[in-house]
Amino acid sequence: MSSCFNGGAGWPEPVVRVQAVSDSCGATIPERYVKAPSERPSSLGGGGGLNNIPVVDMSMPDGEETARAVAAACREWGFFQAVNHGVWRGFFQQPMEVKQRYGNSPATYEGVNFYPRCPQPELTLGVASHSDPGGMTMLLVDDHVRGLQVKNAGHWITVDPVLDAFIVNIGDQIQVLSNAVYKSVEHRVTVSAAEERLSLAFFYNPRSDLPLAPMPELVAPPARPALYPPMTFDEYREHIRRRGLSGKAQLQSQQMATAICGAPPAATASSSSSSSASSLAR
Ligand SMILES: O=C(O)CCC(=O)C(=O)O
Ligand SMILES: [Fe+2]
Repeated sequence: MSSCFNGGAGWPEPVVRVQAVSDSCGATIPERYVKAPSERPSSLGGGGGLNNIPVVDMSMPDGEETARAVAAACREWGFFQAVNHGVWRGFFQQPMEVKQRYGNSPATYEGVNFYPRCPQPELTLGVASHSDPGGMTMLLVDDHVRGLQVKNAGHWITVDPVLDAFIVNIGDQIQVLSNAVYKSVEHRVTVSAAEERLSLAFFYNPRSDLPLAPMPELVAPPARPALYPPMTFDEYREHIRRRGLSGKAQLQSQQMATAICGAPPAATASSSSSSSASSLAR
């Protein structure tokens, strides 16, 4: 039975991916993929009237207005959909050596997520709740299959993908750099009995050997103390990796917080119970 699954604690994410549920699995999914009731897709649904993350038009003539919209989205949601971004046009106009440099950059990591149809989507998740550990993620998703859910004010909001948009989200390292002004927000992926889904993720990560800490201009004690100690991305990933290899990756949540800082954060801005930079809060 378990041979229909190859989902494991996939690196680089401290998440469990259920991405190889083949149709041959029959009508039920293996026990180990059945989530606790509180983690199932139906939990915490139906946010107060909100039904999508912000959409930001990157082609607005007033660059300041665009910057304000992006900043507000990063503060309030940690997520936005960028439309009219011109990324491909700009990219393909670059000289070949620039394009190659992008492609070979160690700072980018590309991941393809495939979510097959699942016979019992209400019991499991394609990707368990997590925040992205790196700097920033850009996602390209199938615009007619939903699945990505973002936590906002304690509710799971299902993202309604806009055609040709990039879904952009803040990772833990930008939360650290911004001293938690910008949020690395929990998200997860549901699966469907009717449709398979594909997404392409580009992870933009910082250099892994330089200590990252809140930017000095965003630290002003006592009102705004530095919320995170300096830590390299390598060190940060090591904490996550060690936790993952303990075979409890699916129980990441509070345990991850404990693994990183010794105790669950007493009071963080979000109601997050998952791995995130908030777990580094002093
Ligand atoms: O497939 C998606 O929409 C999101 C995947 C994701 O969260 C990730 O790869 O980190
Ligand atoms: Fe993610």
